[in-house]
Amino acid sequence: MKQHPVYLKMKEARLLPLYTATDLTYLPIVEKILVDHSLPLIEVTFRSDLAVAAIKQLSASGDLMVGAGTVKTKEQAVAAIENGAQFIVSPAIVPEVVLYCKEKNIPVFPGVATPGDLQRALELGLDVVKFFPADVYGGLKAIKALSGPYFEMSFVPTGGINKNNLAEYLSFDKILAVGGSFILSEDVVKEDNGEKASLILDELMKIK
Ligand SMILES: O=C(O)C(=O)C[C@H](O)[C@H](O)COP(=O)(O)O
Repeated sequence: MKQHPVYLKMKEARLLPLYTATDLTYLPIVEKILVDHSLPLIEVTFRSDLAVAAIKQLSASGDLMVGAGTVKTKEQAVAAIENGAQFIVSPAIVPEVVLYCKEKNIPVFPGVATPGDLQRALELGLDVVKFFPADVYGGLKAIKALSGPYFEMSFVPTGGINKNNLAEYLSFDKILAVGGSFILSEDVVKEDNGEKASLILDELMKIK
């Protein structure tokens, strides 16, 4: 996995915007903001009925690397990949999702929080996992402790990451990128057609 283009792009970007679409009309603004900030990747969550349509729309130009998040079933993974998703993120280890993605050579980042989870991830042949919910499960301190025995793993923490703690997370070399809704959200884009969202990203790009 660590040579896969998705991994390399995440390593370069260091920020993984997590986006839930309830209105597709904002997607061109979202795409423009990301491209303008040289942050050409996004995780679209299955937290709304528009996830597949949003993945398809955001993938169309080829300018963004689009992934699917909150993937809890193989059916969701199949629909996401068929519509352009290049990586899959789950809140937990869902074996049928992991096995399907591996078969398709699509990077998959299941959520882990404990040594037991990491052991299962290792046995499934994974070397990059999401750490979720990062703040509740001990934050950077927990990731450092888990990295002792699970030294082969890289982590993408999400859940409670924000502009004040992201630099601390990113300072640890086992952290590939941090993810979260704080990077770009529909609620903020809606406020003024993306101006505020763009300013938030200006600031985050300086911190990371
Ligand atoms: O939906 C998923 O698949 C998840 O894994 C959960 C998200 O990563 C976190 O809920 C993001 O948390 P916030 O950035 O604090 O909003």
